[in-house]
Amino acid sequence: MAIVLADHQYGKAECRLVRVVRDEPRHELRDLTVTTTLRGAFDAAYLDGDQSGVLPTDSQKNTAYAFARASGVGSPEQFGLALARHFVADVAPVSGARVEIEEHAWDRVDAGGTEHDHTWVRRGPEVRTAAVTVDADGEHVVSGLKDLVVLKSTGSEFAGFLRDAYTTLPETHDRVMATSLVARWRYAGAGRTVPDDVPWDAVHASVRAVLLREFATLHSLALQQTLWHMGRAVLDEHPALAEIRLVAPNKHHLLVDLEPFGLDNPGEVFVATDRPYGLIQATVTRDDAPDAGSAWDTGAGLA
Ligand SMILES: O=c1[nH]c(=O)c2[nH]c(=O)[nH]c2[nH]1
Repeated sequence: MAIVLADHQYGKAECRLVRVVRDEPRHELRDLTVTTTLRGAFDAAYLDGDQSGVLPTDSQKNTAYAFARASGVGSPEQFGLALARHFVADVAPVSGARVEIEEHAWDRVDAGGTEHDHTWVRRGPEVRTAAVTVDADGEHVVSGLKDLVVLKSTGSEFAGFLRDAYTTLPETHDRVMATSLVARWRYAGAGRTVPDDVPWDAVHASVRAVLLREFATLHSLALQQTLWHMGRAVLDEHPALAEIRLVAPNKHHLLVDLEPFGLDNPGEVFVATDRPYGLIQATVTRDDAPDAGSAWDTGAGLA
Protein backbone atom coordinates (compact mmCIF):
# COMPACT_ATOMS: atom_id res chain seq x y z
CA MET A 1 0.00 0.00 0.00
CA ALA A 2 1.35 3.42 -0.93
CA ILE A 3 0.02 6.87 -0.22
CA VAL A 4 0.05 8.94 -3.38
CA LEU A 5 -0.69 12.50 -4.41
CA ALA A 6 -3.93 12.46 -6.41
CA ASP A 7 -5.64 15.39 -8.21
CA HIS A 8 -4.27 18.87 -7.71
CA GLN A 9 -4.65 22.29 -9.27
CA TYR A 10 -3.84 25.84 -8.23
CA GLY A 11 -4.42 29.40 -9.28
CA LYS A 12 -5.53 32.89 -8.27
CA ALA A 13 -9.13 33.19 -7.15
CA GLU A 14 -11.40 36.16 -7.67
CA CYS A 15 -9.22 38.84 -9.23
CA ARG A 16 -11.43 41.90 -9.32
CA LEU A 17 -10.79 43.56 -12.68
CA VAL A 18 -12.55 46.57 -14.16
CA ARG A 19 -11.68 47.54 -17.73
CA VAL A 20 -12.65 50.98 -19.03
CA VAL A 21 -12.55 51.66 -22.76
CA ARG A 22 -12.06 55.42 -23.03
CA ASP A 23 -11.07 56.00 -26.65
CA GLU A 24 -14.28 58.02 -27.16
CA PRO A 25 -16.15 60.43 -24.88
CA ARG A 26 -18.69 57.64 -24.40
CA HIS A 27 -16.81 55.13 -22.27
CA GLU A 28 -17.42 51.38 -22.12
CA LEU A 29 -16.97 49.36 -18.94
CA ARG A 30 -16.61 45.68 -18.08
CA ASP A 31 -16.44 44.59 -14.46
CA LEU A 32 -15.11 41.06 -13.94
CA THR A 33 -14.11 38.68 -11.21
CA VAL A 34 -11.53 36.34 -12.75
CA THR A 35 -10.32 33.04 -11.33
CA THR A 36 -7.43 31.20 -12.99
CA THR A 37 -6.69 27.55 -12.32
CA LEU A 38 -3.69 25.66 -13.66
CA ARG A 39 -3.36 21.89 -13.92
CA GLY A 40 -0.23 20.02 -14.95
CA ALA A 41 3.21 18.88 -13.83
CA PHE A 42 3.18 20.47 -10.41
CA ASP A 43 3.71 17.32 -8.34
CA ALA A 44 7.16 18.40 -7.15
CA ALA A 45 5.73 21.45 -5.42
CA TYR A 46 3.54 19.22 -3.29
CA LEU A 47 5.92 16.30 -2.84
CA ASP A 48 9.26 18.08 -2.45
CA GLY A 49 8.49 21.74 -1.89
CA ASP A 50 10.14 22.39 -5.26
CA GLN A 51 8.84 25.66 -6.75
CA SER A 52 10.94 25.58 -9.92
CA GLY A 53 7.94 24.71 -12.07
CA VAL A 54 5.39 26.79 -10.19
CA LEU A 55 4.17 29.97 -11.88
CA PRO A 56 3.13 32.05 -8.85
CA THR A 57 -0.55 32.79 -8.49
CA ASP A 58 0.60 36.41 -8.25
CA SER A 59 1.91 36.16 -11.84
CA GLN A 60 -1.39 34.66 -12.96
CA LYS A 61 -3.18 37.66 -11.48
CA ASN A 62 -0.76 40.05 -13.19
CA THR A 63 -1.34 38.27 -16.50
CA ALA A 64 -5.06 38.97 -16.28
CA TYR A 65 -4.50 42.69 -15.71
CA ALA A 66 -1.83 42.93 -18.41
CA PHE A 67 -3.99 41.12 -20.97
CA ALA A 68 -6.89 43.43 -20.11
CA ARG A 69 -4.72 46.44 -20.89
CA ALA A 70 -2.99 45.05 -23.98
CA SER A 71 -5.88 43.35 -25.78
CA GLY A 72 -8.98 44.44 -23.91
CA VAL A 73 -11.52 42.19 -22.34
CA GLY A 74 -14.07 41.83 -25.14
CA SER A 75 -16.56 39.39 -23.71
CA PRO A 76 -15.91 37.20 -20.66
CA GLU A 77 -15.67 34.19 -22.96
CA GLN A 78 -13.08 35.86 -25.23
CA PHE A 79 -11.03 37.00 -22.26
CA GLY A 80 -11.16 33.55 -20.67
CA LEU A 81 -10.07 31.92 -23.92
CA ALA A 82 -7.15 34.35 -24.31
CA LEU A 83 -5.89 33.66 -20.79
CA ALA A 84 -6.40 29.90 -20.84
CA ARG A 85 -4.75 29.53 -24.26
CA HIS A 86 -1.80 31.60 -23.07
CA PHE A 87 -1.20 29.52 -19.93
CA VAL A 88 -1.34 26.23 -21.84
CA ALA A 89 0.76 27.44 -24.80
CA ASP A 90 3.38 29.53 -23.00
CA VAL A 91 3.89 28.11 -19.50
CA ALA A 92 5.69 24.79 -19.87
CA PRO A 93 4.35 22.70 -16.96
CA VAL A 94 0.74 23.67 -17.67
CA SER A 95 -1.27 20.98 -19.44
CA GLY A 96 -4.68 22.42 -18.68
CA ALA A 97 -6.09 25.78 -17.65
CA ARG A 98 -9.54 26.70 -16.50
CA VAL A 99 -10.55 30.35 -16.27
CA GLU A 100 -13.81 31.16 -14.54
CA ILE A 101 -15.22 34.64 -14.93
CA GLU A 102 -18.13 36.42 -13.33
CA GLU A 103 -19.30 39.66 -14.92
CA HIS A 104 -21.12 42.27 -12.85
CA ALA A 105 -23.40 44.35 -15.04
CA TRP A 106 -23.59 48.13 -14.93
CA ASP A 107 -26.30 50.16 -16.68
CA ARG A 108 -25.71 53.71 -17.82
CA VAL A 109 -27.28 56.33 -15.58
CA ASP A 110 -30.21 58.12 -17.18
CA ALA A 111 -29.17 61.78 -16.99
CA GLY A 112 -32.43 63.50 -17.85
CA GLY A 113 -33.53 61.45 -20.85
CA THR A 114 -30.07 60.56 -22.20
CA GLU A 115 -27.72 57.82 -21.17
CA HIS A 116 -24.71 59.25 -19.40
CA ASP A 117 -21.36 58.69 -21.11
CA HIS A 118 -19.34 57.67 -18.09
CA THR A 119 -21.63 57.10 -15.10
CA TRP A 120 -23.20 53.72 -14.34
CA VAL A 121 -25.51 52.16 -11.80
CA ARG A 122 -25.06 48.52 -10.79
CA ARG A 123 -27.80 46.34 -12.24
CA GLY A 124 -28.42 44.15 -9.19
CA PRO A 125 -27.36 40.76 -7.98
CA GLU A 126 -27.44 39.05 -11.38
CA VAL A 127 -24.06 37.86 -12.56
CA ARG A 128 -22.99 36.66 -16.00
CA THR A 129 -20.65 33.67 -15.89
CA ALA A 130 -18.15 32.07 -18.23
CA ALA A 131 -15.91 29.06 -17.66
CA VAL A 132 -13.22 28.33 -20.23
CA THR A 133 -11.16 25.15 -20.17
CA VAL A 134 -8.20 24.55 -22.47
CA ASP A 135 -6.41 21.21 -22.17
CA ALA A 136 -5.26 18.21 -24.17
CA ASP A 137 -8.88 17.39 -24.79
CA GLY A 138 -9.48 20.70 -26.62
CA GLU A 139 -11.24 23.95 -25.79
CA HIS A 140 -14.53 24.24 -23.95
CA VAL A 141 -16.71 27.21 -23.12
CA VAL A 142 -19.57 27.12 -20.64
CA SER A 143 -21.49 30.40 -20.54
CA GLY A 144 -24.16 31.26 -18.04
CA LEU A 145 -25.77 33.46 -15.47
CA LYS A 146 -26.58 33.21 -11.81
CA ASP A 147 -28.72 35.03 -9.26
CA LEU A 148 -31.32 35.97 -11.88
CA VAL A 149 -34.15 36.61 -9.41
CA VAL A 150 -37.63 36.32 -10.91
CA LEU A 151 -41.13 36.12 -9.48
CA LYS A 152 -44.59 35.64 -10.94
CA SER A 153 -47.59 36.53 -8.80
CA THR A 154 -49.95 34.09 -10.56
CA GLY A 155 -49.83 31.52 -13.35
CA SER A 156 -48.31 28.83 -11.14
CA GLU A 157 -49.85 25.74 -9.50
CA PHE A 158 -48.65 22.82 -7.44
CA ALA A 159 -51.25 20.08 -7.02
CA GLY A 160 -51.81 16.38 -7.57
CA PHE A 161 -48.54 15.45 -5.90
CA LEU A 162 -47.75 12.18 -4.16
CA ARG A 163 -48.96 12.16 -0.57
CA ASP A 164 -47.63 10.02 2.26
CA ALA A 165 -47.98 9.95 6.06
CA TYR A 166 -45.81 13.07 6.32
CA THR A 167 -47.51 15.21 3.69
CA THR A 168 -49.22 18.31 5.03
CA LEU A 169 -48.78 20.68 2.05
CA PRO A 170 -52.11 21.92 0.72
CA GLU A 171 -52.64 21.83 -3.02
CA THR A 172 -52.66 25.16 -4.78
CA HIS A 173 -53.87 26.23 -8.21
CA ASP A 174 -52.68 29.81 -7.83
CA ARG A 175 -49.46 30.63 -6.04
CA VAL A 176 -46.49 32.95 -6.18
CA MET A 177 -43.52 31.32 -7.89
CA ALA A 178 -40.08 32.82 -7.43
CA THR A 179 -36.55 31.66 -7.94
CA SER A 180 -32.98 32.82 -8.18
CA LEU A 181 -31.96 31.07 -11.36
CA VAL A 182 -28.58 29.62 -12.21
CA ALA A 183 -28.22 28.63 -15.87
CA ARG A 184 -25.11 27.38 -17.63
CA TRP A 185 -24.93 26.32 -21.25
CA ARG A 186 -22.34 24.50 -23.29
CA TYR A 187 -21.55 25.11 -26.93
CA ALA A 188 -21.64 22.15 -29.29
CA GLY A 189 -18.47 23.21 -31.09
CA ALA A 190 -17.57 21.49 -34.34
CA GLY A 191 -13.90 20.99 -33.65
CA ARG A 192 -11.35 21.00 -30.91
CA THR A 193 -10.94 24.78 -30.92
CA VAL A 194 -13.55 27.42 -30.25
CA PRO A 195 -14.02 29.71 -33.29
CA ASP A 196 -13.14 33.38 -32.83
CA ASP A 197 -16.35 34.74 -34.31
CA VAL A 198 -18.92 33.52 -31.77
CA PRO A 199 -21.14 36.52 -30.88
CA TRP A 200 -20.85 35.80 -27.15
CA ASP A 201 -22.65 38.92 -25.92
CA ALA A 202 -25.56 38.51 -28.33
CA VAL A 203 -26.01 34.80 -27.53
CA HIS A 204 -25.96 35.58 -23.83
CA ALA A 205 -28.58 38.30 -24.17
CA SER A 206 -30.77 36.04 -26.28
CA VAL A 207 -30.58 33.02 -23.94
CA ARG A 208 -31.39 35.27 -20.99
CA ALA A 209 -34.41 36.67 -22.86
CA VAL A 210 -35.66 33.17 -23.72
CA LEU A 211 -35.34 32.04 -20.09
CA LEU A 212 -37.32 35.06 -18.88
CA ARG A 213 -39.95 34.70 -21.60
CA GLU A 214 -40.60 31.04 -20.76
CA PHE A 215 -40.75 31.75 -17.02
CA ALA A 216 -43.31 34.46 -17.68
CA THR A 217 -45.51 32.82 -20.31
CA LEU A 218 -45.70 29.17 -19.26
CA HIS A 219 -48.64 28.44 -16.97
CA SER A 220 -46.55 26.37 -14.60
CA LEU A 221 -47.67 23.14 -12.94
CA ALA A 222 -44.35 22.94 -11.05
CA LEU A 223 -40.92 24.52 -11.11
CA GLN A 224 -39.71 21.25 -12.64
CA GLN A 225 -41.95 21.83 -15.67
CA THR A 226 -40.82 25.45 -15.95
CA LEU A 227 -37.15 24.36 -16.04
CA TRP A 228 -37.84 21.84 -18.79
CA HIS A 229 -39.63 24.45 -20.90
CA MET A 230 -36.87 27.00 -20.34
CA GLY A 231 -34.14 24.57 -21.29
CA ARG A 232 -35.94 23.16 -24.31
CA ALA A 233 -36.73 26.62 -25.68
CA VAL A 234 -33.10 27.71 -25.34
CA LEU A 235 -31.82 24.67 -27.26
CA ASP A 236 -34.64 25.01 -29.82
CA GLU A 237 -33.66 28.58 -30.58
CA HIS A 238 -29.88 28.14 -30.35
CA PRO A 239 -28.63 25.32 -32.57
CA ALA A 240 -25.05 26.12 -31.52
CA LEU A 241 -25.75 25.02 -27.95
CA ALA A 242 -25.49 21.38 -26.91
CA GLU A 243 -26.69 21.41 -23.33
CA ILE A 244 -28.07 23.68 -20.65
CA ARG A 245 -27.99 23.07 -16.90
CA LEU A 246 -30.52 24.82 -14.69
CA VAL A 247 -30.60 25.19 -10.92
CA ALA A 248 -33.60 26.84 -9.31
CA PRO A 249 -34.18 27.34 -5.61
CA ASN A 250 -37.90 27.52 -4.97
CA LYS A 251 -38.18 30.81 -3.08
CA HIS A 252 -41.32 29.95 -1.19
CA HIS A 253 -44.01 32.57 -0.63
CA LEU A 254 -46.38 31.15 1.96
CA LEU A 255 -49.91 32.43 2.25
CA VAL A 256 -50.44 33.99 5.69
CA ASP A 257 -53.44 32.74 7.67
CA LEU A 258 -55.33 35.95 8.50
CA GLU A 259 -58.47 34.24 9.78
CA PRO A 260 -57.57 34.90 13.45
CA PHE A 261 -57.98 38.58 12.55
CA GLY A 262 -61.27 38.08 10.75
CA LEU A 263 -59.64 38.65 7.36
CA ASP A 264 -59.62 36.50 4.27
CA ASN A 265 -56.45 36.16 2.18
CA PRO A 266 -57.19 35.51 -1.47
CA GLY A 267 -53.55 35.27 -2.54
CA GLU A 268 -52.62 38.76 -1.42
CA VAL A 269 -50.39 38.55 1.68
CA PHE A 270 -47.43 36.17 1.83
CA VAL A 271 -44.48 35.48 4.06
CA ALA A 272 -41.35 35.17 1.93
CA THR A 273 -39.17 32.53 3.54
CA ASP A 274 -35.49 32.12 2.77
CA ARG A 275 -34.94 28.62 4.18
CA PRO A 276 -35.46 25.80 3.86
CA TYR A 277 -36.15 25.94 0.15
CA GLY A 278 -36.90 23.41 -2.54
CA LEU A 279 -33.97 23.02 -4.91
CA ILE A 280 -34.95 21.96 -8.41
CA GLN A 281 -32.27 21.07 -10.95
CA ALA A 282 -32.32 19.83 -14.52
CA THR A 283 -29.99 19.33 -17.45
CA VAL A 284 -31.56 19.62 -20.89
CA THR A 285 -29.46 18.26 -23.72
CA ARG A 286 -29.55 17.14 -27.32
CA ASP A 287 -29.47 13.36 -27.59
CA ASP A 288 -26.66 13.70 -30.15
CA ALA A 289 -24.66 16.26 -28.17
CA PRO A 290 -20.91 15.86 -28.54
CA ASP A 291 -19.08 14.61 -25.49
CA ALA A 292 -18.64 17.31 -22.84
CA GLY A 293 -15.01 16.39 -22.20
CA SER A 294 -13.67 18.53 -19.36
CA ALA A 295 -16.14 21.39 -19.97
CA TRP A 296 -17.84 21.00 -16.58
CA ASP A 297 -14.79 19.89 -14.64
CA THR A 298 -14.21 22.50 -11.94
CA GLY A 299 -11.96 20.33 -9.85
CA ALA A 300 -14.54 20.91 -7.14
CA GLY A 301 -13.95 17.39 -5.90
CA LEU A 302 -10.63 18.65 -4.56
CA ALA A 303 -12.18 20.63 -1.77
O1 LIG B 1 -42.70 23.51 -8.01
C1 LIG B 1 -42.61 22.79 -7.00
N1 LIG B 1 -42.01 21.57 -7.09
C2 LIG B 1 -41.88 20.74 -6.02
O2 LIG B 1 -41.29 19.61 -6.14
C3 LIG B 1 -42.41 21.17 -4.80
N2 LIG B 1 -42.45 20.59 -3.56
C4 LIG B 1 -43.08 21.49 -2.74
O3 LIG B 1 -43.26 21.31 -1.50
N3 LIG B 1 -43.45 22.60 -3.43
C5 LIG B 1 -43.04 22.42 -4.72
N4 LIG B 1 -43.14 23.21 -5.83
